[in-house]
Amino acid sequence: MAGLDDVFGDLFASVDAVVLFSPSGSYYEQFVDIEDLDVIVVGTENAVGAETFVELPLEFGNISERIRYGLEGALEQGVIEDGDELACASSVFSDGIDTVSRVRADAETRTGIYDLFVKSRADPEVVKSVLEVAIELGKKGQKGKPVGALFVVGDAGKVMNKSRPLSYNPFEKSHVHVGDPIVNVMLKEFSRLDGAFIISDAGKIVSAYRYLEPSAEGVDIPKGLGARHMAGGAITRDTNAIAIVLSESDGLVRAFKAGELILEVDPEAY
Ligand SMILES: Nc1ncnc2c1ncn2[C@@H]1O[C@H](COP(=O)(O)OP(=O)(O)OP(=O)(O)O)[C@@H](O)[C@H]1O
Ligand SMILES: [Mn+2]
Repeated sequence: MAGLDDVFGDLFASVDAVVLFSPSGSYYEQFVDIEDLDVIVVGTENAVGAETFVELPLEFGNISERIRYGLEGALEQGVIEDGDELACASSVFSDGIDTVSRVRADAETRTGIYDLFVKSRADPEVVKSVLEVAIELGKKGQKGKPVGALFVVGDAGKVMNKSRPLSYNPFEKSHVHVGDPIVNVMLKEFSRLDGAFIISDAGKIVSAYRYLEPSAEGVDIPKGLGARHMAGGAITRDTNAIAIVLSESDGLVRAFKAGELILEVDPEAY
C-alpha cells in the first residue's frame, strides 16, 4: 500500500532544482549536502550565504506572487531555464518553511518586475523605498481615509520638463532623500494634496505637487483607471522614469515602466 511519502513524493520527484524562499540557516544546510541537487535561495537578502541566490525586491505576502517573481528573477539571472520543473518551498502559515509547490518555469509569463528594479535608471534601493512608502500609505491611508499618490522615480530633469507646478514646492531648497524616516512622514503628509512627487535616480525628492503633461498617445493602460494612472503610465513612455501609483479608489499599488503596467499589488497583503 502506498504511504504518504509515495503520494506527496510526486511533488518533488525528478525536479530540476529546489527553490527555497527565505529559509533559515539550519533549514538550508540540510539541502547543501544532497547529491546532484541544485538549490536556489530566494529572498530579500541572502541571510544564509547561499551560493545561488536570487534577490526579491520585497517579501511578497501572497505566495503565488512570491513564487512568480522569484522564478522570474531566477530565469533572468540564468540560474533556471524555461520549462524547468521546480520544487518551491516557502512559509505561508508559520515562520518556518511549511509549504512545497511544484512549479514549471515559464518564460512567457514574464512581467518585467526585474527590469523595474534592476534595469531602471533609478537606484534599486530607491525604487524599493518608494514602493514601501506607497504600500504603507495604502495600508494605513491618511488619518484612516483612503489616499492616492503618484511617485515618478528617475530621469527627474526630463520629468520636470514635462510637468508644471500646481503649488509651492515644499522640497525646493531641501536635500532630502527617500528612505530617511522623516521623509516618509513628509511624503505621507503631502500625499493628501494634488499632483505627483518627482524623485531623482539617487532618491532625492525634487518636487511635490507636479502636474504631469506627457503625451498620452499610444499608452495602453487597463480600462477603468483614471487620470492619475494615465499620467503616471504615460510619463514612463516619454522618459526613462518609472511610476509608482497608489489608487485612492481601489487601494492597489501599481508600477509602470515604458508605458506599461508591470506590477500590481494589494497593500493589505503586506
Ligand atoms: N496629469 C496629472 N499629473 C499629476 N497628478 C494628476 C494628474 N491627473 C490626475 N492627477 C491626480 O490624481 C488625482 C485623482 O485623479 P483621478 O481620479 O482621475 O485618477 P485615478 O487614476 O482614477 O486615480 P484614483 O484611482 O486614485 O482615483 C487627482 O486629484 C490629481 O491629484
Ligand atoms: Mn479616480
